Amino acid sequence: MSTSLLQTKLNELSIEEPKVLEGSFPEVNTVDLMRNYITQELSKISGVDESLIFPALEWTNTQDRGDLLIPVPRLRIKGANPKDLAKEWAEKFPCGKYLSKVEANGPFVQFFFDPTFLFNIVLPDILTRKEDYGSCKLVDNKKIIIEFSSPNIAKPFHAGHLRSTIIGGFLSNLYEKLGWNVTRMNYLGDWGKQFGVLAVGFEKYGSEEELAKDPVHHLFEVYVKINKDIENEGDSLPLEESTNGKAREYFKRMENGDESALKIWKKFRELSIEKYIDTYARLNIKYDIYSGESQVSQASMDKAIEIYNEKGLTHVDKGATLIDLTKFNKKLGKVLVQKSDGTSLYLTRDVGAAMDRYEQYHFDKMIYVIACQQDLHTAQLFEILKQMGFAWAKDLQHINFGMVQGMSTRKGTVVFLDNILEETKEKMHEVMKKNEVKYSQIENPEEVADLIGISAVMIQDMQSKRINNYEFKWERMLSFEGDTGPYLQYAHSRLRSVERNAKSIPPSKWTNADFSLLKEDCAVLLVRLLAQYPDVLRNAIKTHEPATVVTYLFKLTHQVSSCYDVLWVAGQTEELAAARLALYGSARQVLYNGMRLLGLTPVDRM
Ligand SMILES: NC(=[NH2+])NCCC[C@H](N)C(=O)O
Repeated sequence: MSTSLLQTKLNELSIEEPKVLEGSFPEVNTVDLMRNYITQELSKISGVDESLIFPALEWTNTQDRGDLLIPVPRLRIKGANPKDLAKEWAEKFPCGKYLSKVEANGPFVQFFFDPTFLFNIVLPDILTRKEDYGSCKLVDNKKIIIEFSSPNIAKPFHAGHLRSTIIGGFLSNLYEKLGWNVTRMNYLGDWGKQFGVLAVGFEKYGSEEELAKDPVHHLFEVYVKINKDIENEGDSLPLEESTNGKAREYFKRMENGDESALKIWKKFRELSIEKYIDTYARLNIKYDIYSGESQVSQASMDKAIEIYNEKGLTHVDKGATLIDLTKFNKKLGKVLVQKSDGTSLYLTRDVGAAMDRYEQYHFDKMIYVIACQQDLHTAQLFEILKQMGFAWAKDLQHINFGMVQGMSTRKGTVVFLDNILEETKEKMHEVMKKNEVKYSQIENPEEVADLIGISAVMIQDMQSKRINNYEFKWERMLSFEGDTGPYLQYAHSRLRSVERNAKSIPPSKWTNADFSLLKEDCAVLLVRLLAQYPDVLRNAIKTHEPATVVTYLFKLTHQVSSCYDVLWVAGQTEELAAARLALYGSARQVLYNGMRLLGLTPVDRM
């Protein structure tokens, strides 16, 4: 709702709008509107400054404690007993049309939003803004780079890459929704000695045809075979004749920019990217940039060495160049920044890459979504950039996550995201077939199985705090009951079916329904949850936890399901049916928005 729309709506209801406080977005967030109202009125009663009250308003853990509360001690009023103050203020507080109840509970004052107000403001807001509900322009003209997934060409796509993909995809959507200009970046592992190995392997085992058909798998096959050869050779051959020696030679030519050596590598890279694009699309992810270790400019890496020397950061030990980071932080240790043969390293390339990116994008913030196994690497990288004197080093953030145990497919190895997604789809399809009646009604079972399977994998991943490890459990994950991805999909498709069954009352009639007909407790609890959604996103961008959104969606779907027994649509008067449809339709929209934000494709039937 634009400001004017909100004002019109408030005028219609003869309600005065409270002053808009800094950091609040009442036109797109009803909870903010409430914060402004409560702050203004509480300031009048208590004499406490608005700037202290506004940030002290907290969410409640459970709805029986109201929608917002204020712990009186947070206002630091000298000499007064918080419990007495809470009681006094609660008694005096003017509820107006905004609130239904203000209660003291020990040192807390608990505020309950007025249901009529919520029905009249929140439902039309959701129904008119639709997919936009929840979004907010928190920042103006700010750029963020989010680097995520970043698999290695010719090597397996492991669980760490999967988690990075899922979490990074979510964070990108979230930042975008909250007004940031987001650049999604994939930093491929596409450089290093192993590409010499791969090139030599391709001469021996490669097939152009296979490469064109399925580059990701074929390169992996070649890589496995040639590595077997290396293992079998051991030290039996003189270096020049050995596979290892040839590979090293090859990679040296690549590093020196030899066109003929680079040609085949380029092809590996390009074909792999083509394939990645399709696979990521299944997860609703589209990258703005496929960068990679190979793309780091030599100029930046040279420049980095120059700065190290200038700042006296390095020392040389047995021909290798090191930085002793313990001077700045004991835990960071000493790191190698240049090998004796002068070839670049993973860390050096990361330093150069960050410099290149700043140069090119002038980002306001950059996030790296990488497994916690690389906590040390990332901390070293950030410290080095800071010591080099880059002011933007403070704008870098590592979003990490724990491990996944037991993720393997039927064939054993996970080669690429495709394998995981294919296997999930097959398993989901089997689960669906067990319910013959329902299964026969689905027009496109394969597609539905794919989407629900993907939801299963993604929700399992985003359900608890990022840092927790979890075990990949097929049965649990694919279940339609309990808090799973399929359950969310089921909840969405059921809401769709409520809409389908009431075709005679189209959405155009919902917005202007008579909301005074919504009286039941379950309806009130539901609209209170719907009002929270914009705040949930704002909280999530602070925690960078997808679980913040997932937990909310489960609360929401549970509340919807407890409405079904009470709030019938079929067989009701048109007025009542329209009001209830507005409520269900709004819940459906918010569920849809939340699922999309997480990266899922909500299904209409299943
Ligand atoms: N800027 C970075 N280092 N990003 C993470 C890259 C992950 C790396 N390709 C790996 O698979 O381990």
